[in-house]
Amino acid sequence: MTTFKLTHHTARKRMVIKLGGSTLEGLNEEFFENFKKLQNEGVELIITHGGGPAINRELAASQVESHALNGIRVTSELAIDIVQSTLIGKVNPALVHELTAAGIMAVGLNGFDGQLIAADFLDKDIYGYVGEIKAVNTSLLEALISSGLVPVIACVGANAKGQALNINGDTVASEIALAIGADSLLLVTDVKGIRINDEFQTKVTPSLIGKWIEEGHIYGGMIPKVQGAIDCLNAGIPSVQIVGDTLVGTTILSEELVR
Ligand SMILES: Nc1ncnc2c1ncn2[C@@H]1O[C@H](COP(=O)(O)OP(=O)(O)O)[C@@H](O)[C@H]1O
Ligand SMILES: CC(=O)N[C@@H](CCC(=O)OP(=O)(O)O)C(=O)O
Repeated sequence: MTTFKLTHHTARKRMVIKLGGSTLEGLNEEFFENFKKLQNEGVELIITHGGGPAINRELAASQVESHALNGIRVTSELAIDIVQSTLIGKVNPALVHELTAAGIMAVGLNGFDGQLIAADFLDKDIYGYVGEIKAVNTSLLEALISSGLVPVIACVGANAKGQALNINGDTVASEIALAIGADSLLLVTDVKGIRINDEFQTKVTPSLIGKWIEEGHIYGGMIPKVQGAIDCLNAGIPSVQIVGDTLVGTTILSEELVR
């Protein structure tokens, strides 16, 4: 297995990093200092995050049921209020605090701020209050980045009527990477990349991923990650990785780049 080196990314200019809810609560100071190093090396950072476990806890505390379908939370009218308040009110400020403590000028945002993530219902009958992204306000992100600020984005979208919509964090990360023209997308989660038959994969292609989903080797929360990763790869983003908190993991490459 090859190890992911931070220096590998220093030539890259603009990087979208998604911190999964699964790993967020266990990240230490050293992890966040990596971001400061990257910024010092001239990398423009955009951070997005999820918060699945925190949402699960809050839903359970309020005895609100929810379940997942292909890694997407089916979100009822009661659940969306809890998703919104947890991601925007709790998870996002806690992450902004950690980044600030590491010397990063982090600015917390969600889809409502400056119409950052304009969304509409994905399919209300199937998923309830889950959003599909219609537009990303990239000029807001550009303005922040050019001032040396790091946007930290909670995965809540807003529709034209001001209804909050729940959007999977991996989907938000990949759509923002596409909209902003990122040079790399890094999805940080609680596993060291894609594992097949107990073996972590270093390099994989979209066709292998398709086969593994069909065979059930890739399931649940890994599905929106690989889908977002493939969308970014297909759109020409040169570096797309799914990694653990040591930043070691799986690189997703186009077919011709893998022997
Ligand atoms: N092939 C696979 N390799 C690794 N993890 C997988 C795979 N298929 C499904 N998973 C699951 O995906 C999880 C990561 O997704 P998720 O829990 O949604 O994390 P996050 O909160 O970081 O988005 C892993 O912990 C694992 O349970
Ligand atoms: C629609 C949908 O699935 N939304 C996710 C948003 C949070 C998220 O993506 O958190 P992770 O990073 O832990 O996966 C949810 O409700 O769990």
